[in-house]
Amino acid sequence: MLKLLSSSASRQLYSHVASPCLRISTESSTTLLLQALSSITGSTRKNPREAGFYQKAFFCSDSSNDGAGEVAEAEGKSCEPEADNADTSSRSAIVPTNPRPEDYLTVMALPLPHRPLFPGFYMPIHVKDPKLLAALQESQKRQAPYAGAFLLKDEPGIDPSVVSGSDLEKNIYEFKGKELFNRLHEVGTLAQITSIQGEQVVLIGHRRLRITEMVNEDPLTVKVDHLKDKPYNKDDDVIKATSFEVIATLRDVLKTNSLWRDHVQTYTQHIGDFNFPRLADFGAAISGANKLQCQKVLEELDVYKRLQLTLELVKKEMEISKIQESIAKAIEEKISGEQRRYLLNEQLKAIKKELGLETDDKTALSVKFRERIEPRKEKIPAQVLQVIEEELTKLQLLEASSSEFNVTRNYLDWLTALPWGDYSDENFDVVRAQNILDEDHYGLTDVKERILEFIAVGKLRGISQGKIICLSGPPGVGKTSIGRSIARALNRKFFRFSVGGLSDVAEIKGHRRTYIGAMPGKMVQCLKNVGTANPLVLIDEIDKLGRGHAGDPASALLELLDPEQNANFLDHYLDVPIDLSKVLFVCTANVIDMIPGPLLDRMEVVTIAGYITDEKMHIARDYLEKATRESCGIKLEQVEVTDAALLALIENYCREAGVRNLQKQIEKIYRKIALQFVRQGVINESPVSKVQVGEPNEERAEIAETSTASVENSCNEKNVQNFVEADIIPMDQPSDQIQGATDQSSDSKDAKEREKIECGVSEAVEKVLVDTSNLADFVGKPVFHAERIYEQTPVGVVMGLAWTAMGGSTLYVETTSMEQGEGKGSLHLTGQLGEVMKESAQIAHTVARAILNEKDPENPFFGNFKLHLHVPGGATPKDGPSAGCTMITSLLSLAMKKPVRRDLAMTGEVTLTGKILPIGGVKEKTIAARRSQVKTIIFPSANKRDYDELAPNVKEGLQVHFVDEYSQIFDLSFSYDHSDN
Ligand SMILES: Nc1ncnc2c1ncn2[C@@H]1O[C@H](COP(=O)(O)OP(=O)(O)OP(=O)(O)O)[C@@H](O)[C@H]1O
Repeated sequence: MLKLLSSSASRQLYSHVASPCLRISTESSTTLLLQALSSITGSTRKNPREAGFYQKAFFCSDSSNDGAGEVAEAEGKSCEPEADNADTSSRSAIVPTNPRPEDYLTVMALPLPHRPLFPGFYMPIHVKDPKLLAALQESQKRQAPYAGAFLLKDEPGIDPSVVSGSDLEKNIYEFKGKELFNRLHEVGTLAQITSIQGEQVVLIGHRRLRITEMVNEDPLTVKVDHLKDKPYNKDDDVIKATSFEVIATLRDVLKTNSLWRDHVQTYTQHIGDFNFPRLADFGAAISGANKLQCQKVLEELDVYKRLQLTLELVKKEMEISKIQESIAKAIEEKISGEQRRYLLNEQLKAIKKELGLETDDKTALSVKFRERIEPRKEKIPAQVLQVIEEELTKLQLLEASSSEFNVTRNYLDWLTALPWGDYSDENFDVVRAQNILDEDHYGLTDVKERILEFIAVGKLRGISQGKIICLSGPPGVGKTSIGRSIARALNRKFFRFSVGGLSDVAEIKGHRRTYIGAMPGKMVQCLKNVGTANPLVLIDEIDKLGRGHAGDPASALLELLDPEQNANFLDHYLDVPIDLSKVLFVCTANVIDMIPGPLLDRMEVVTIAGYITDEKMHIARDYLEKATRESCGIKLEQVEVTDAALLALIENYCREAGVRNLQKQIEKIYRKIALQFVRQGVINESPVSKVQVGEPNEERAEIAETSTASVENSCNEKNVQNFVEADIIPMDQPSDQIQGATDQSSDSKDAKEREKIECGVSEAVEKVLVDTSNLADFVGKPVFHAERIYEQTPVGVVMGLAWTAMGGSTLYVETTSMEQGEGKGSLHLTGQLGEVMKESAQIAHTVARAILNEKDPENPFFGNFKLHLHVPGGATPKDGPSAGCTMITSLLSLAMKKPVRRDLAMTGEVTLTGKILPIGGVKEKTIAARRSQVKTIIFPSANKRDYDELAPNVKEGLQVHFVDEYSQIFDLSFSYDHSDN
């Protein structure tokens, strides 16, 4: 067969080459078509037909009817059935040993699930039926490798679009015999079996067939007719035009669809020339049309109609291709947008750099850091300078996007931002300092004195350093604010940080640079913040320093504060020594006992005990009220808080040692007044504003007078004075003077008035008087329950004095008997007493028994009575030995059924032998006693010195007794004139 094919092919080839006329005759429409498509695919073959003939002979076989038609066409003949016959007859001169394709009139029927097979196209199919597969192999062996390929009809009632391709393939071999026969489309293709590998059978379409009848059921074998295209005139303009339109459309689609380009390439290489029918088949086969549309093209034997059908399909393809292109373009644009941006940015950077407008990141940073250190290069320690230089070099070598680069940049940022050797000029003017301290704080003489001493030493030495001042005292006594004043007095920058609850050493000493997000410690942050190397640093709440889980913060603070060590303070992050010796540290604490020993040891403690009522009055009047008034935008003339009201506020609302609560209450009063003014302003606004703007002066004065009078009337009832701003219309000025006054200042005041009216605040406002009668309207009912719960202490009750972190306070010791019986004497304790206080109560019981024995031997009270001793304020834990003398007195009072002296309070630890030992917090206790209207206080003799040091105003009006033995207390408590009590 091959031999025959070759000879036939070569014969045809040579005939073409040899005969020039024949070559001229190749200028047919077929050649034009081929050239058009070849130009689309970019084929470089000069004469594709030459190669095409070899391949045509090989692939499509010279026995093809279509092939014959092509040859006929190529030779300029009309494609008539006769031509086919002529060709057949010409070939019949060679006697074939194997049957030619047109001889196959009975073929095995292969069902195609997806698409029909077009002549000239390959199609691999999977044959799952073993019997059919065996029959195909057998026919291949018998050198008769042909079968009929027919498209399978859709199952009636089932939407083909919802059946998946694999399902279709699976079902296809379930049909057998008649059933399969009925499901096949009548028109199919004679297919050459080119290879069988496993289940895969590769078919090449040859010519159209039509089934006529079924011959065998399994494998399905059918009789077929070979179909020929209807004769057509190849010079027909309409056919030509249609085919050119098909080609033009294909060309457009091919431009965008690379898959199609491959198809055309393969087709032109392997199948050869195009003619009109082939062009139609080709277009339909490569289009994405559905199987029925393709089958329609296959069934169409009228070439013109077939071309039309194909044109429809490729046009549709064209539309799809356009949509596909736009989708692809949109997605591409989206993706490339980012890239473009990046590219443009890079270009911009490069251009800027080229023009010298901008240096790259690294250079810019280096320049920035160098500029920072340049002015103080001499002041920066050599070691630090060296580190900076090393890091700057490192920065240049690092990749800008690396994490190491960022670490180095941050490090340099900190290192160069510190105020190396920059000091604020310290002021050692003692008088000025005194003025500033007095300006900010009332009283606190000890503290101020200590600070002035410190400044004086600094003046003499030329430098103030080396001391850590610790201000201790209850909350709200001004520890923090005095720290701020000291900074102002010394002209140092102020920085405050609280170490309350601080448990991480890294907060003080910084993190090592190796950690992600590492930061320097508070001290380095402080220096960067204040910008000078000699600030005043206030370390707040040092007594509440946390107990560290990662290192001991107290030790880290020690390194920070200790004048011996802090000249070379090493922060973990900076890793270069920093000189903190010029920093003045001031610490604050509520209870100094809680400060770690080594730290306390380095501090100079200045105690602020709290304020007595008198001091609070001054603070409230001269400082708190003033500050609050300003912060609320109220003028001095607009409000009057009477002394009585202030006193009531202090005594009934704010009895704690500090003044923070007092400040809050004053703020409350002023806020309420501010609201009242604004409301009033809104009400008065319209009439007043009308009068004030643009009215003649006389009229204005008149109206102002009238408004004054009317307000006055209403105010008499409300205990609120009417007030008109003095600079506009003084209240006490006679009406005839008003004219002159207003004339003089009319111009400047007009502007002022307008401004006020614009702000919505009326000129005429009422002066608010805050008195004891209306105090509750501003601050509510007193929330403070008096410490003094007995006007006159009953039998068994004595007032003691205690010290707490909140300041001093009075406390009662109460004793009562529960049960009586021979030898039943015992003591039951309540009131959340600590161990020391419980022991103290036991001691008191013993001492009281001894004293009673001595004073009244017949009295068996302590032996026979079961006693209950209680210290009220049961919710507050109490401890300490200083209530010893109070407990004894309470027990004896009950035993003797005699109340103690009126307005007496006492404090002191007692030994078993009745000796009185000293106690702490004399000032706080004295202040607390005064708050509770105590007249007589008993202190241990050892505390006399402390008491004598107290300011006279604290001691004022108090009768104080200092005792060594309990017997003295006994006399003071019980030997009094009954008429006095
Ligand atoms: N002697 C005083 N003269 C004027 N104002 C004072 C005086 N004592 C305290 N103050 C004011 O009281 C307010 C509270 O003071 P500050 O905050 O300093 O108290 P503190 O002792 O630091 O309290 P804490 O222990 O709770 O921190 C501040 O507004 C302060 O100005």
